Amino acid sequence: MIPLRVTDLVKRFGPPGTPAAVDELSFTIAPGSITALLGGNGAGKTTTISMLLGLLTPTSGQIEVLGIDMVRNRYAALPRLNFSSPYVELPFRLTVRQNLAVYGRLYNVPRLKERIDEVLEDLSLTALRDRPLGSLSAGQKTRAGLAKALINQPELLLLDEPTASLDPDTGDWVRTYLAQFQAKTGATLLLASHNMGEVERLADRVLMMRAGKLVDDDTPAGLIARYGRTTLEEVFLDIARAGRTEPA
Ligand SMILES: Nc1ncnc2c1ncn2[C@@H]1O[C@H](COP(=O)(O)OP(=O)(O)OP(=O)(O)O)[C@@H](O)[C@H]1O
Repeated sequence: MIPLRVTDLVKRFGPPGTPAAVDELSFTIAPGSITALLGGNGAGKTTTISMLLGLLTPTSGQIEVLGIDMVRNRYAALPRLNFSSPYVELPFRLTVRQNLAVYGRLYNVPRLKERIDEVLEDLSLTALRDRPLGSLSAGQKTRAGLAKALINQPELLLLDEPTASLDPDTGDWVRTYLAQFQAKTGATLLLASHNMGEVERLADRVLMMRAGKLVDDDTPAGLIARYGRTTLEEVFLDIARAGRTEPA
């Protein structure tokens, strides 16, 4: 089953005629792949992910998640996906364990107590389980956010900037964890990132966006070879600058 298929997706925040934040976007993601959604500030990554999660209604176009029409029937798809973003705060007065219990109930997770213990252990959070979320460091909060994202064992995991604001060591821990999680479960991952090293290491495919449109689509190595560069960062700059008129 195709985990994600996007067809002619458009999101326009202003009236008809204003530029679209996401403009005729189409792509399909293979099962068990790790795909990176890249683009400069304002390219449309977060708007795209918000539509994939059913948080924003598309102006037009189709989104199929695990074979389910996300626009018409998102409640059938939501239990099988999850997401994490450093920009979405979890309730900060609740402890780590209480947070996982709330989200676990929302997702109707079976054997919830055991599942919570499992993700706490997996993400090295057991010692922090009774601490209010608001008292955790940025790195610990990121791990708690990932625990929330994994509570329902999602088949499709969407990640917005999974290592933003983390020190290199914690960032590396999260990347290693995500790669192992994918290998162990066979889940499909889509991540938006500004960290090109992270994308080179984790992703087997890159979707490059600019001004709401898909402007390139290849493996990291394929992009580097095609642009005659040595790193993905250089390719990113080539693509971003090709369309630049002013900073977004
Ligand atoms: N709620 C909104 N109302 C109006 N315009 C919006 C809204 N959300 C996003 N936009 C606009 O849509 C465009 C795409 O924004 P989006 O946040 O999707 O980009 P992004 O690629 O995630 O950028 P960044 O890397 O800076 O997070 C931008 O021009 C932004 O100003």
